[in-house]
Formats: sequence, structure tokens, C-alpha cells
Amino acid sequence: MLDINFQKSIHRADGSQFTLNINLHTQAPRTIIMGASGSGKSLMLKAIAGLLTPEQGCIIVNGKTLYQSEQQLNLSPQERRLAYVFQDYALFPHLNVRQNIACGIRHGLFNPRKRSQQADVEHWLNAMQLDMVAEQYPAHLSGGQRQRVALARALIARPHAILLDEPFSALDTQLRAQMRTELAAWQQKLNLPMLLITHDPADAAAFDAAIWHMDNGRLHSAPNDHRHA
Ligand SMILES: Nc1ncnc2c1ncn2[C@@H]1O[C@H](COP(=O)(O)OP(=O)(O)OP(=O)(O)O)[C@@H](O)[C@H]1O
Repeated sequence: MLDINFQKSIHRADGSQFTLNINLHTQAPRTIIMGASGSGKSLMLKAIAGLLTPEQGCIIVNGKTLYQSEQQLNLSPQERRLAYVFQDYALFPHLNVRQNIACGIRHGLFNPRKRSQQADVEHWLNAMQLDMVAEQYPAHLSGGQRQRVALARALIARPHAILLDEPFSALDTQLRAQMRTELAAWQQKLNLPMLLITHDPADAAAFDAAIWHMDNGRLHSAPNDHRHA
């Protein structure tokens, strides 16, 4: 499902350098990356999403090559078709729930007709139990509703995989447990590879996932974790 190896150095404002040296190979449908703050988890996810270009290497997700330095292949974020859910959900504050979800629909060559777009939006409003707040703006939503909007906006584009950066950090303990269950159910239903990064050991415990640890820009698989193969 994930076949990733690349290098990337980042120059910090203070003149120091941070190097990502990623080797991640797994057939597991769910992968969780744990690691301390500043260890490089978000940068790795950005490189997979196409928001940061490695110096060299190869990124293959679910059989599709997204980046291959030797062949000078580097798909744009849109071409990669990855759902990317951020820590703070990055919803548009001036757009209501329905409009935020509609923003996830891909534009371009394969843009669906307007009527089917609207049907997709109504489908996800209903599926994520957001019908009642369709006209509300993000500032007036609960944490769980905001997360569902972010998920709906990501999934409406029919992605090839889901990337999640600390998706539960804004939620209280009870809601975290509920949203973990909902996310796991959607991942399984849609049969999409999922890559989730987190600080929270409870996330690792809740999902039946292959666990990797990020340490200063390098990944290590958890010992005795049979789910990598
Ligand atoms: N845009 C940037 N410019 C320069 N350095 C950066 C940039 N983004 C991140 N870094 C540096 O790269 C390192 C890894 O950052 P990254 O955001 O990937 O960490 P992280 O593991 O996701 O941390 P957290 O869990 O706190 O979000 C950090 O030391 C940070 O200082």
C-alpha cells in the first residue's frame, strides 16, 4: 500500500538544518506514525501530499507512483488525489458547511456535471450527519462537526488514500473515541489506505494499524508488529 523512500533537507531560520530520511514500506491498510514534536511527521505528510518536493527518492501510494526522482516524475497535489485532513481542519471560515464540502470536488478535466456535484454534496452532508448544520459557518460548529466537515470535504473528491495530521487533537476525550470509531468505519467502507500521524498513544491503541515511530527525521517500525508485511 505504501512504498516510500526519500530524502529532504530543510533549512531552519536559525541556520540549522533538519533532514528527513524516510523509508516506509507496508501493505497494511492503516498506518500510524508516532513521534515527538518536531521529529518530522508533518513534513513527511506534506511530501507525500505533494506540498514539499524531496531531493531524491520515490513515493508510491496504493500502486500509484506520485514521485520518482530518477524519472523526473512529480505529480501535483491535485493529480495525487489524496485526502489530506489537517490538525485544525483548515475549513474556510466565510463559507458554510455545504459550501466547504463542495470545495472538495475536483475541478478540471474530469469535473463531474453540476447536478451530480450537488448530489455528492447532499450525500456527504447526510452521511456525516451534517444536514442540520448545512447552512452554518465553521465558527458555529462543534469540534466533532468541524472534523466531519473536513472529512466530507476530503472524501468527496474520491481520493486514492487518506492522510491525516493529528485529526483528533482539537477534540475532547469522549469525542476522540467516537471520531476514531467513525474514521475507522469510513476507511474500511471506502477501502482506502490511511496514513495517520499523532502524538497520542491512544490513537495507536485504538486502530488496528501498522505503527511506525519517527525520530529526528527517520522512521522505525514498531518491533514485532506483524501488520507491516
Ligand atoms: N517551513 C519550515 N521551515 C523551516 N523549518 C521547518 C519548517 N517546517 C518544519 N520545520 C522544521 O522541521 C522539523 C520537523 O517539523 P514537523 O512539523 O515535521 O514536525 P512534527 O513531527 O510534525 O511536529 P509536531 O508534532 O509538533 O507537529 C522541525 O524541527 C521544524 O523546526
